Amino acid sequence: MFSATRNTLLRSLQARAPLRTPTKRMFTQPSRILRASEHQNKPNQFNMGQNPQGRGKSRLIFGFHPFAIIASLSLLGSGYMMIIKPYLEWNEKQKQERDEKQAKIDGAAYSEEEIKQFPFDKKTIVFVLGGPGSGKGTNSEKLVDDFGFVHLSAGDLLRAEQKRPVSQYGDLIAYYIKEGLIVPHEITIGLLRNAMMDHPENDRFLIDGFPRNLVQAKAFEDTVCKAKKVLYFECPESVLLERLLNRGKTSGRSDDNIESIKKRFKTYFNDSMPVITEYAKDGKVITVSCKGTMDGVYKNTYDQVEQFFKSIGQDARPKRQ
Ligand SMILES: Nc1ncnc2c1ncn2[C@@H]1O[C@H](COP(=O)(O)OP(=O)(O)O)[C@@H](O)[C@H]1O
Ligand SMILES: O=c1ccn([C@@H]2O[C@H](COP(=O)(O)OP(=O)(O)O)[C@@H](O)[C@H]2O)c(=O)[nH]1
Repeated sequence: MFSATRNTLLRSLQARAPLRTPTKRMFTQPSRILRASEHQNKPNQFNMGQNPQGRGKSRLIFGFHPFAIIASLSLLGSGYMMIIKPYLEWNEKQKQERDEKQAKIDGAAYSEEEIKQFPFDKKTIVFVLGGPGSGKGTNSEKLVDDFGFVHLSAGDLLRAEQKRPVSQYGDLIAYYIKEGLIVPHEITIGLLRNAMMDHPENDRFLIDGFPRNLVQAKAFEDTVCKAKKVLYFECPESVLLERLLNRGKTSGRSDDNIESIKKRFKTYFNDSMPVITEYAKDGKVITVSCKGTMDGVYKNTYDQVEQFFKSIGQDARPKRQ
């Protein structure tokens, strides 16, 4: 739909373009331009300052006469009110419309009605938690292929939003990520909800790296739905540090450096661990050790997830959706 609109726009712009380019006539009629400049040398109400015959008068008006100053100021004021202010308002409105259109193009906006109608409760949501660098992303990607999940990484969604040129949250997200802090949950939950709604045909979602504190966990339950399970990658700090520094050599991420990593660890131990403890009380946590080869860790992950689907009476490996 958008490409059809864009083509129509392009066609109409191309049809108008010749009007804007200078015509041959403009370049071949110097006599007209000459006459206009001759005219400028004659004294008139606009060029008194440049004309020797008008100099004395000009000093009187613009140098000393208080009424002239008041009149000029009120002219300027009314000029602002009548021309510049409406122009600025119009320009701002155009910008807002462009932003809204861009948000829709990016699939970032659903109406309240569409959100209300979406069957979040019918979806199987598994949160994937664990320290930074514990293997959440690596194993989630593999689970997508084997179990037909949609993988939604909260960190990736935030980084994508940060880069979106018209996003109002770009600078804020960049700051929170670099400082290892947790971005206000309204933003992250909005992105996750939109991303789920972008896949209405899919029933299984892995939400990776979220929730990172108890407030986020409750807000998601209240405004979206409850997760069925939590897949937790248990990993000692020394292993996390080694893997993150290694990933930092190629990831290009603003937070895979020692200063940010220390801050992320602090946030993880203070704010994120209590979420895992809380879900464990409800018997929702599947724990997988991050130690071992990639294949070894995934084998354990696979077995546990298969077991979970069997326990809720679902076909573990549905045909690819
Ligand atoms: N079992 C493993 N052994 C060694 N390196 C691993 C293992 N699992 C993941 N990694 C590597 O560790 C780094 C962090 O993994 P990643 O999946 O990005 O973690 P997270 O998503 O939890 O931050 C990546 O460079 C990844 O290739
Ligand atoms: O729900 C979330 C998920 C991520 N982040 C931010 O994104 C960063 C990177 O998260 P990601 O899950 O991509 O990476 P990890 O730290 O697990 O390697 C975190 O440190 C937070 O600053 C956040 O604020 N809220």
